[in-house]
Amino acid sequence: TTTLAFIFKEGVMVAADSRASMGGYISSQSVKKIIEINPYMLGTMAGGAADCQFWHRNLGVKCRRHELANKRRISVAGASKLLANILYSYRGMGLSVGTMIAGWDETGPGLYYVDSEGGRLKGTRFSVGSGSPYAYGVLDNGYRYDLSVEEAAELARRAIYHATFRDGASGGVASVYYVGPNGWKKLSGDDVGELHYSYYPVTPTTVDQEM
Ligand SMILES: C#CCCCC(=O)N[C@@H](Cc1ccccc1)C(=O)N[C@@H](CC(C)C)B(O)O
Repeated sequence: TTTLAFIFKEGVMVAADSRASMGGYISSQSVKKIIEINPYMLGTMAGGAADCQFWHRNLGVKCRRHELANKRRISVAGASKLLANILYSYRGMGLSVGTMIAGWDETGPGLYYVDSEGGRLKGTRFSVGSGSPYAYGVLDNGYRYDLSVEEAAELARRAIYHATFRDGASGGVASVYYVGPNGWKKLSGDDVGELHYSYYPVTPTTVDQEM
């Protein structure tokens, strides 16, 4: 898996691939790794497929209960704390979850990294999953706080693409979501095979040089 998210002038950009694997076997090319917790908050999934799906659904229920009890949406900090605490309570029992909680609340754009070892970090730029070293290479090189939404989406897309090119556990479709003051919006979902040819158009000379 390769997932990433970063805060910039216009809000938060979130992106992920869609591959599930079991050793060298590719068990799925169509996993939704970006979870829509509520219209203003997204969660990303990396690690154990079942663990991520189960605990993100559990988080969604907890967030909805919070809204009903408090008549207001839960903050990004609050949602990430709920997830971190429940994962910590299962520490040492073999869960494998590496996730980011991204959203827009009263404090503006928010981004947290949370994992099943009990880690919880507030930050402005993360990449999580087996392809994250490759994604960081592209992301850290292209990141600027004052990117436009289009430039930020393209940076996120490229970072996922290059990670799927080099990481065998990443692939399928590169999905990109933007979270702004009015909530999240899915910007794109491109098969990385097609993205490849948009970055490396085939020309007569390419044919000779293509590996
Ligand atoms: C048994 C088994 C594994 C079932 C599928 C399964 O969870 N694959 C995992 C990799 C993994 C993890 C832990 C034990 C083995 C295999 C996987 O593809 N994770 C991706 C994200 C999830 C949300 C799809 B990514 O992190 O690569």
